[in-house]
Amino acid sequence: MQPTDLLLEVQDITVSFDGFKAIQNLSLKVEKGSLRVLIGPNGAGKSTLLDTIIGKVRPASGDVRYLGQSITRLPEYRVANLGICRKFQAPGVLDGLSVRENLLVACKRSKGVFASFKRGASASEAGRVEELLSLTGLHEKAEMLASLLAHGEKQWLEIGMVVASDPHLLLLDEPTAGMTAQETAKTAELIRSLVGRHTVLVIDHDMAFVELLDAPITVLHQGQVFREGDLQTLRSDADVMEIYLGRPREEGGKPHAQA
Ligand SMILES: Nc1ncnc2c1ncn2[C@@H]1O[C@H](COP(=O)(O)OP(=O)(O)OP(=O)(O)O)[C@@H](O)[C@H]1O
Repeated sequence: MQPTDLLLEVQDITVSFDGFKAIQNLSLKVEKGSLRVLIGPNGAGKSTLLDTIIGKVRPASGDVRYLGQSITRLPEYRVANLGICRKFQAPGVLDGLSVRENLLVACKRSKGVFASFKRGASASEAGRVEELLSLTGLHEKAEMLASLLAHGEKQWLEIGMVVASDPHLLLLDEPTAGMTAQETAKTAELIRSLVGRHTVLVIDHDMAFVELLDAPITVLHQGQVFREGDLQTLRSDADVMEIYLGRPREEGGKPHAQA
């Protein structure tokens, strides 16, 4: 990877909570316009890593660099202003507004406080809302109240709202939690369509979803990078099977089951 291709570089960070090291000497490089998946057992440090990237948690040591600049000591709002955006598990849509209105609010918010006070949509905002409706596959539900959307649709709307701010780096924490298999497949498609224009880092436990994302995977364990590779390679790695699925190896080192 050329240094100019690098968007995010986590350099040797350690994060402690009252002496407990949730992350230990962790390093990670993420290329511009790429998709990366983070997996690992409960408590591996995945959420803490995202918290550290967005400036919510300060590492005891190490550095988080974005486009070559250290962002480790920046407050959360300054990190967000650089185009690093995190979507949490719970959807944050405004239930009393339609899908279209939610997307419009998100477009206005991204332009700052003054744009938010202007009623109605400018031509460019209306165009952007149309693009986001297409991206999220919610065109047919554009006038529906967000409260009436199915769980998966709400998640897509929220992804659309996050994308409205045109983030460079999008951090998604378990975007398919609670989704049906069909919704999960559509979410994978949506996320894949973001790659290139955006860089996306996804945490998820659902291996069917991870498979559909078809992207390089970083496995975290006990606050450290345990392995990096594609799903096929990781599935045939007995140590990954053991830590990730909590399954002991069979005699001869073969895992009991595939993820
Ligand atoms: N604010 C905190 N105070 C104390 N310990 C914390 C705090 N946040 C996280 N931890 C601990 O740090 C470790 C890593 O937690 P983290 O939530 O990052 O793991 P995770 O990989 O995201 O797990 P999960 O998949 O269950 O969400 C865990 O042992 C957790 O209990």
